[in-house]
Amino acid sequence: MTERTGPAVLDPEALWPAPRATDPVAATVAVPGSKSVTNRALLLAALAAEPGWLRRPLRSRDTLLMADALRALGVEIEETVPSSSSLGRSPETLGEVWRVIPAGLYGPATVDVGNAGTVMRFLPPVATLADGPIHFDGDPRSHERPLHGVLDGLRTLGARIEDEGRGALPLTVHGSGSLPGGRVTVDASSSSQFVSALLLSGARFQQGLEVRHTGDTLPSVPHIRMTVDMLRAAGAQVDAPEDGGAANTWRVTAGALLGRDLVVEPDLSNAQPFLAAALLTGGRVTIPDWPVRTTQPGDALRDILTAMGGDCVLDERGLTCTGTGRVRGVDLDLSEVGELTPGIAALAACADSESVLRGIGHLRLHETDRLAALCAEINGLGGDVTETADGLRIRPRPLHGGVFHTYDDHRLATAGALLGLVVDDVRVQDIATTGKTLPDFPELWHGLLGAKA
Ligand SMILES: O=C(O)C1=C[C@@H](OP(=O)(O)O)[C@@H](O)[C@H](O)C1
Ligand SMILES: C=C(OP(=O)(O)O)C(=O)O
Repeated sequence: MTERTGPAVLDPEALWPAPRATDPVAATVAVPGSKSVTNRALLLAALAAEPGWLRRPLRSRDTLLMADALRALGVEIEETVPSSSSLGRSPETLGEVWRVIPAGLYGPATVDVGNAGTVMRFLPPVATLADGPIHFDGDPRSHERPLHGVLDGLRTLGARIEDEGRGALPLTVHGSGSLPGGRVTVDASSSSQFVSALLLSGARFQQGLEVRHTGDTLPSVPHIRMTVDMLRAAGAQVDAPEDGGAANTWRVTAGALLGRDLVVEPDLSNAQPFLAAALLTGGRVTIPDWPVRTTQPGDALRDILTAMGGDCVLDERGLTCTGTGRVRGVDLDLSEVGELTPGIAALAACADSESVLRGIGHLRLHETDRLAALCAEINGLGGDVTETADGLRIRPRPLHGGVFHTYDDHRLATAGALLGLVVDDVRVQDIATTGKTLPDFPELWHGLLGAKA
């Protein structure tokens, strides 16, 4: 068994010369595990009545923050890589295994949420179940990201939370070891994570939970389905709107959760830049282990990349996307798959016609204001991108080199790398910010370009 450490901290001002593709790419890229699945699995395992296992979890800033936070509350998490000799296969094939041993949750403790939406939103409900005060803080951006739905919801359900009226971080949850639970309404139009956060801990509330979303729009619905799916797999009884329940209403019955032995799927949203590279360069990229059935929103890439002129085939090898080098402009509602926007915007900037991306106003409150950042950075390379009320209008223009700033946003960084494939002299500032969900990105990207058919 080998202990592993987290990613190194690098210079945020450093400029990374994005490699230019001289030939069509032709590669198979094994993408690490899903951030959203890993962090839900860690949390559910920590709340279970027995130990559980995560196989091939994502090791990245967001997931290490989640693991460290749960450890701070008393949960034991053992990180191991199986030895190749005992199993006759390479550790790379088998991946890492994390064993989660639940324990009584207690404070005082301090949780660093970084800029991870899944940590800042999913953990305050867990903290209400701890005995003692749990203080939450994170990166400066975490103070600006909306949290009110979770905090107001928890207060209605019986929690005591001190946030000096900010409705945001930093804050302290005064856990009393249990929460009454019951019914609550939440406006989750700024983040689906409000609903997921309450549901994930809901089975451990004394009366369970009923949460009803009251806002006009609800982004990232597949991520709520992922929450429901994973809760059910952990033995929870959940009623959801898509199963004939009331609109915008979810119910979790109080009860114990089972420990699971779960293999984490590859992160399909992190597969996006590699697949998009096939479209841009007229090449071919295969992502192995693409799940046949999944709640990950990234599965929509099959349709999106097809609409943009690619050919996508899902078979026993995984998902293979082939491009012609010509990208088609699109008019798309991305509300269900908002996290794919930066990569789609980069593709659209190189398309043969205008694109309109809709339903993504909530991206102004993501890692950075993604709509403003994409306009500034693509336009800085000679592009023509404008913000609309709920998205972006992208008119393709000949692009030139320059610095692509990333604003501590992993998906801005991968969007810059994509443009660098077809534009000379693009330098991506702080490529290390990809460590939020994909610390190996620079190596994988160079591997993509160096691979032989
Ligand atoms: O629940 C999740 O794992 C996520 C939900 C989405 O958040 P929003 O609903 O805030 O967009 C998504 O963008 C984020 O990357 C991950
Ligand atoms: C929006 C994202 O992350 P978070 O979980 O921090 O909200 C994202 O990964 O694109």
